[in-house]
Amino acid sequence: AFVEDFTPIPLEDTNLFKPIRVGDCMLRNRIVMPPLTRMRAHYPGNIPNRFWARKYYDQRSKSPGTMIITEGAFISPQAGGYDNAPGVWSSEQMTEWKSIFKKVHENGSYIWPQLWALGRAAYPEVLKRDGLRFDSASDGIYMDTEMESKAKNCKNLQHGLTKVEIKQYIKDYIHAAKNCMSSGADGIELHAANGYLINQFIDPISNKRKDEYGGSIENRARFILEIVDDLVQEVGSEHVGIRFSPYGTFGTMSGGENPTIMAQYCYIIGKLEERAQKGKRLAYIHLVEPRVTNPFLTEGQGAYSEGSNDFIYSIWKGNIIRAGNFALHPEIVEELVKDERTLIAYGRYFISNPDLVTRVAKGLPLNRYERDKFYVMSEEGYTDYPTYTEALSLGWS
Ligand SMILES: COC(=O)/C=C(\C#N)c1ccc(F)cc1
Repeated sequence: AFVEDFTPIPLEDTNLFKPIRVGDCMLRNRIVMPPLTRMRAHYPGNIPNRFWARKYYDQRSKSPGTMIITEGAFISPQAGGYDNAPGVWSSEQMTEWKSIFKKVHENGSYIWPQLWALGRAAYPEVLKRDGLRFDSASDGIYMDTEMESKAKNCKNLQHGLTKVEIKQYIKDYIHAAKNCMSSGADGIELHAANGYLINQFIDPISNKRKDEYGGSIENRARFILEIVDDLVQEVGSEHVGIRFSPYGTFGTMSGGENPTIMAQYCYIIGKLEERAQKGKRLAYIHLVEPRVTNPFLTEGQGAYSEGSNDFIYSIWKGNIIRAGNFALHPEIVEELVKDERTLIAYGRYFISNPDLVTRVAKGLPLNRYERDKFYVMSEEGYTDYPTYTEALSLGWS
């Protein structure tokens, strides 16, 4: 069925359909498919789904010159902790990713894997089963009481990383990025959002460290900036993007209620712009909008209305991807893309509309999504959403 009480607006005559260069990619539109976890990877091995994943990414990359960021992919077993999310550390995983990347390129589109490390959002019992630690920035500051009791029951207490372990994570990010680039990816996105490991170092709510990785704005930025510097050294700044959710509360992050949290993001983004002005400009900075503080909430719920990401434009002078319930707000998109370096990510409605690019261009009705099929091991709710013409022939209205 189509989304009701929603008036689409054709955006094909706006900047949204003006070409833009991101890294080495000549995009023909500024619509981006953002990282969308779908929990369909094979266990064991965290291998992208051999039967469905290539079809899923093929369907969503048909409009040539479109940028796709993959679902989050673990950089190593220690960075994981969800059995049905994929990784990018092993040759079996990269075999599947190579066929996905090849298909997206055949469609004339581009694909950027998102490098993911869970930290305290992982399932401690899953890590325990595999002889792995339950990591975060600090000991014992659990995401919630449920996670705390799970960690205690399985005797895998949350562990604040040592400096040696921090260096190992940085090596794992490099290994993962090299795997992706040598497998044909167009670049990689560093996941620093949504309450996962890097976010756990950035946010004072989860980082109570007493060493040089905690205790001040500069120190909490150290981990992400060390990863960025080593990644840029290894794969080139034009092949690195980064995602932040400054207002996010998902994973028990501070969000906008903490009056000093924007100072933290100003500092990090300022240091990225300093690097950019010395010739190491990242391909883009990707931001989750305050309209979405928790991706599990339905559109309109949980928005933080007291702030915006606009301040970032006065610091960062490169490309900015903005994500957060834009499909239902074409009038806002029309305004935002008047800025020449803005791209718009459409998440949940790219799940349910394989031909989203065409629908946004023409102002066509959108397929509703089925949230209860977002994270299940089924082809239903993954590759079976119809294009607009297919929907009409199915009698959808
Ligand atoms: C991959 O990047 C993410 O931020 C992933 C999630 C979020 N938010 C996510 C979504 C659904 C799940 F079941 C687990 C994580």
